Amino acid sequence: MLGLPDHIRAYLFDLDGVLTQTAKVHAAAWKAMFDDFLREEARRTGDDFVPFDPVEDYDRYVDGRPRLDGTRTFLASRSIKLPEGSEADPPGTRSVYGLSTTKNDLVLRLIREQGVQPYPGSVEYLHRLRVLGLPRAVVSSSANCRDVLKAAGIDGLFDVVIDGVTAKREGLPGKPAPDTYLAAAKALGTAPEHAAVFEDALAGVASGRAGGFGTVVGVNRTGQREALLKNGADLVVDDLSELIEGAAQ
Ligand SMILES: O=P(O)(O)OC[C@H]1O[C@@H](O)[C@H](O)[C@@H](O)[C@@H]1O
Repeated sequence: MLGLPDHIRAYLFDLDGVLTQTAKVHAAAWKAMFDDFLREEARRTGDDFVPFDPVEDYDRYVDGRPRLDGTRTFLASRSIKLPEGSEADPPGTRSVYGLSTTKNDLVLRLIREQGVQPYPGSVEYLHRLRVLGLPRAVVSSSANCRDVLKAAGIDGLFDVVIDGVTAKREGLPGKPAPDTYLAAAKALGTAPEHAAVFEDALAGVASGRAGGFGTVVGVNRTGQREALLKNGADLVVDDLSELIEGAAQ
């Protein structure tokens, strides 16, 4: 249905970069936070300052993963060990929680200042699914998911939302593990092989593949078609409008 094989009966969407233009907001916030931190580390250790690459580092270590995992995975890529700290750590604390809180404060500020724009092709696709009575879920690692859906004006379009808050409450491992997508399929009463996953992140398509989903649609917003296919996408589109055009033929 709608550009996908007939056995697909449920539609599971990542949020940032698939439905809303917020992947770039996250990438900018990660870069600002890590560059401050890395500059300070270089001063402390006398090593060279090597900035966070908002494309390479973001795609490989951060994109799609829950916030704390993103911080941990990037630090590990630079062989930097920090204390975990705790939720009470104020922004600026030299700990995994402290850096993550700094990054979240930046994201929230950028979202407040710039608002949230949905991708028109995604909104159109969602409306068509709704008209056809096909079940839809959002599956996001973000703890800010519900606020972002609301700010984008698309919060009423889903039967189920599994986000960073749900995952924490229910102890679900984050992407690239398949658990959050599996929870969404279950909540919609659909077997994974009859559900499609829509993802722009490498960790996200990997979770679609790991969960045995019927189709994993890679959404290529940043020129990473090959990497999406390699990590788990069955097909790749630049925008969801391509699936609507395909369906109309
Ligand atoms: O920090 P949040 O809003 O809980 O989001 C966690 C992650 O959510 C993902 O959707 C984004 O791709 C990541 O960049 C982001 O870090």
